[in-house]
Amino acid sequence: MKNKNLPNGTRDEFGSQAEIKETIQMKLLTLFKNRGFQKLTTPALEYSDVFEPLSTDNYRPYQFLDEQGERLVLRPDLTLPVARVMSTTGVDLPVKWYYSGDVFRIKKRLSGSYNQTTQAGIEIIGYKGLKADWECLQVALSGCQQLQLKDVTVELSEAKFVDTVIKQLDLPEPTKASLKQALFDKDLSRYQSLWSPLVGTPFEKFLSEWPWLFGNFNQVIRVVETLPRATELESIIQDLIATKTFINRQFPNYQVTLDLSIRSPQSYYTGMAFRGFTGKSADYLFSGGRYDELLTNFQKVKVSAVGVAFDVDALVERADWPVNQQTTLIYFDSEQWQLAEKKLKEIPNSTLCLSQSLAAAKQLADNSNSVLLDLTESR
Ligand SMILES: N[C@@H](Cc1c[nH]c[nH+]1)C(=O)O
Repeated sequence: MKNKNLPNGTRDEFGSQAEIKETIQMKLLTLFKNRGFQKLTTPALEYSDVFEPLSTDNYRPYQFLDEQGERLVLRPDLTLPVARVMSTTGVDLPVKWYYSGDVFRIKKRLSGSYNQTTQAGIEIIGYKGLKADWECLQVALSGCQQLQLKDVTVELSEAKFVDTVIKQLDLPEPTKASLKQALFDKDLSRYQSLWSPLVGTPFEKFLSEWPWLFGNFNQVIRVVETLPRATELESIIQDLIATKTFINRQFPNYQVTLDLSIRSPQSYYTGMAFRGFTGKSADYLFSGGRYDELLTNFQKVKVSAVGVAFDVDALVERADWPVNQQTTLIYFDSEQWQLAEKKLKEIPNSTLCLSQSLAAAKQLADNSNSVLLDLTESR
């Protein structure tokens, strides 16, 4: 074999890390199942059309051609396949799905992040109201609680907010588009020059602070409240405030922040979006949001939907669990297999020692810091 290296951004997983990952995944899947969600599995390979609504700003998909020359991709997202399933299978609505699997995203070289990562998530399809968004938050934060994560911050955002504000501004359409771009890119000098014609209007205070409109929830809302009243904006603010109150009531130990100056975490979100962080790390633990238009890409009827997915690898990194518990090695003669089997059941964290001699078993026990139980001794 010529090339024993792994492709860029991939890795092997083994030992305690792999075990922690399995435990975390199992805990999450049990949580989803116990709340009445149904399992959905989709293939890792899909036609690239399925992912058309996905913006490729941050990552690109792996692409192939099938034998008919159709473009295939390794799925870069697990929500879009759910939308495809909904449009092709005629499943009755409403429905609550759960899933876990790997997503493949070619990230920028030297970004230090992996291109194959594991997600576990839920999608709630067919409910319009805030209750479905809150169920996603409840599940996400219960998951964090079960994994004993402390210091969790939920960052709320709203996909419609930026367009709702920009729509109200008395600026030419091309300037509005450039203003939005400059805001997202945090290109401050360009941003300032683009909104300068509105100095002296009721929008001045808000526009002067918009690029910094993230962080403390109440402070951000106070700035938003300086904007001229508009019904659409009112309902966005009311929903955000109600959601913050919900999280504070259900999870008093977790923080809630608000970011109204970012690009929506996914191009297909149409409403509230939420991400969970812990400590100072910039990697999120979970990410989700409402996507009421996505299914119209696959079918004519509009269907309301909201979901959230954990980044299982990020959870593994944060998990502060004891590893390397001491194991017991059970050494036995092959005729003693039944007795060995009995001991294996009785002794927690034990494993059969398959060495052919006691000397080899002793060495293995020394090397692996295990206790040796020698069943041949009593014969
Ligand atoms: N698929 C989204 C997360 C999500 C699940 N449901 C809704 N959003 C992501 O990978 O960021």
